[in-house]
Amino acid sequence: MSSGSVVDPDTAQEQTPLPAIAISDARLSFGARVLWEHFDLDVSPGEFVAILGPNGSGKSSLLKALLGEHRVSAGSITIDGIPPRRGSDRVGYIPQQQMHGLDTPLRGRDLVGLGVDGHRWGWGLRDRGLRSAAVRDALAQVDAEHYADQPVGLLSGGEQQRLRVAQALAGDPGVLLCDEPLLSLDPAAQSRIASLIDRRRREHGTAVLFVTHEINPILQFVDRVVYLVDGRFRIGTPDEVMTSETLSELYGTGVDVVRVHGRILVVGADAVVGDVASTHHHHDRVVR
Ligand SMILES: Nc1ncnc2c1ncn2[C@@H]1O[C@H](COP(=O)(O)OP(=O)(O)OP(=O)(O)O)[C@@H](O)[C@H]1O
Repeated sequence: MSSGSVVDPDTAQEQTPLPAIAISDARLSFGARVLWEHFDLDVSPGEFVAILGPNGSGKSSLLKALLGEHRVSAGSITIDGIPPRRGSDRVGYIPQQQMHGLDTPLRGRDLVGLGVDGHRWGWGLRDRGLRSAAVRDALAQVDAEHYADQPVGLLSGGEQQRLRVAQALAGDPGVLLCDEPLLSLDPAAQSRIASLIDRRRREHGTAVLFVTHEINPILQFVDRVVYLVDGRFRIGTPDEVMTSETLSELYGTGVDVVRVHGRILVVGADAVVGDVASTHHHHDRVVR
C-alpha cells in the first residue's frame, strides 16, 4: 500500500491519495477488557478489506468505532481525514441482519428512500425527481425493483438484505461498512451482492470493510484481510494471512488452512472458522 509513504513534492507527479480510512495505534476497550490495541490500518479508496475472526473478537465493534458509535481509548481514527461521527454522509452501513417483522409499515422503496434522505434532509431535497431516480437506481443495482412496492415484512431474508445493501449505497458513500451482509442469502444471491459491492468500489472508489465468517464468497475480490482473534490480529493479503502458520499463531493452537478448488478451508483443534464455522454459528444453517 502506498498510504503512509513519504512523497517528495519535487519529483512526485501524482499525489499519494489520502486513505479513505486511517486507523493509527488505536485501542478499543470496554472497561478492563481490551478488544484490540496498537491497531494500525490505512484503507485506500476502492480497497476491499475483509474482517475475519471468531465470535466476540471485535469485528462489529471495529465497524462501530468507524461509525462513531464507539470511541477508541487510545490512538486515532479518521475517515477522509475527519474523526468518525454518527450519521456521516461519507459512510454507508449494512448492519448485521435484523429481520423486519410483518407489522413493519414500510415498502422496500421506502426503506431505500431513507438511505437517500438520510444525508440530505438537513438542507432539504430540492428535486423529487432526483430522489426517485436515486431510489430507482439503488433498487436496480440489487435487482429488487419487482418487489420494491411490497411491505418489507413480507419479503424473504435475502430479499430484505438486498434492500439493505441498496439503502447503504443510495447515499453514495465513500466508505462502505458491511456486517455479514451475505447471511441467509442463497449462493447465487451471495455472489450477486458480492459482485455488486466489488463493482461499486471499482467504479466509485468506495473503500469497503466487510465483516464475514466466510471468506470464500468474497475471496476473489478481497485485497487484504484483517484477522482478529482474542486481542491479536494480522493484516495482509489473503495469501499472507490465510496460512496454517499465521492462523495457528493467532489462535495459539494448531490450525490447518487447506485450499481446495480455489476455496479456503480453515480447520482447527478448538477453533473452526470459515465455511465450516458458519454452519455452527448461524442457527438457520444445517450442520452436515
Ligand atoms: N457496548 C459494549 N459494552 C461492553 N462490551 C461490549 C460492547 N459492545 C461489544 N462488547 C463486547 O465486545 C466483544 C466483541 O463484540 P463484537 O460484536 O465486536 O464481536 P464480533 O467479532 O463482531 O462477534 P460476532 O462474530 O459474534 O458478531 C464481545 O465480547 C461483546 O460482548
